Amino acid sequence: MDSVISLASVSRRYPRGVIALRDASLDVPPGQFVAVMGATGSGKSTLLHCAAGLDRPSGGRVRLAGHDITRMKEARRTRLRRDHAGFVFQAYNLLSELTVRQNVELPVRLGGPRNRTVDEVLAQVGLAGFGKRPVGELSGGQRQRVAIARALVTAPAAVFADEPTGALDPTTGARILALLRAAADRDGAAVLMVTHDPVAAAWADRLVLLRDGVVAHDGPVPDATEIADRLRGVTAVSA
Ligand SMILES: Nc1ncnc2c1ncn2[C@@H]1O[C@H](COP(=O)(O)OP(=O)(O)OP(=O)(O)O)[C@@H](O)[C@H]1O
Repeated sequence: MDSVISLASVSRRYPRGVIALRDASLDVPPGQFVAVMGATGSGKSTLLHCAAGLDRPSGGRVRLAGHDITRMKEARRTRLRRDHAGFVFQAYNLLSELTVRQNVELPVRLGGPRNRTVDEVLAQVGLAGFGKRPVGELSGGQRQRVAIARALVTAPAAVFADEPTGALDPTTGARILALLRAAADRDGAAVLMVTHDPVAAAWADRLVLLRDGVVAHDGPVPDATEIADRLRGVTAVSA
């Protein structure tokens, strides 16, 4: 089956000569959960932003859900993201004065496809009955589950997560990772997650390690201890 997320020789240069990503290639098929790790500044967020169409590469080609978004105009890219991508970021990006239901419905109100009902996705993340609660009253873990429900309401082909468990305790974090795992296994989404945490990465199928903007490793996920060892390897070389 065709990849949902596809980067071919992607590079990203910032002004003043910083090369955040060099010749990075990555193809993620439906139902695969990929963890991206690497030292601070190694290019993880840049890779995720380029893959999701939030940033434009300086070179190479990016496809999302079968569409070449490399040079697509911003308005079309926005529509494509809305229709095919879900986002779960560390800072939740929820509107705290709105209710849980209003937050989850947001992508649909902005014109995204109503592929699943709000009740269905709230039940999936364990928040059935929370619809009327203002998001501002919820705990961090509950907010992140609202963010996941919002990401899944359009049944996106791709889910992008940037440090989704960074602000959570291990037990709450595990619950979030199980939901991302289910998005791949149950819903068939391609999931791309940036994390610093080897325990979080161990939930994925595949591990990509970045070193100075280069893909230094791409393979099946070993256990958390071996991930930590490999990470020390790439971090030590770049330090
Ligand atoms: N808007 C920007 N302008 C200039 N340089 C940038 C910009 N964004 C990122 N960079 C640089 O690009 C490199 C990669 O940054 P990126 O945020 O992708 O790394 P990261 O691995 O996600 O880091 P972290 O783990 O700290 O979030 C860094 O050297 C960073 O300073």
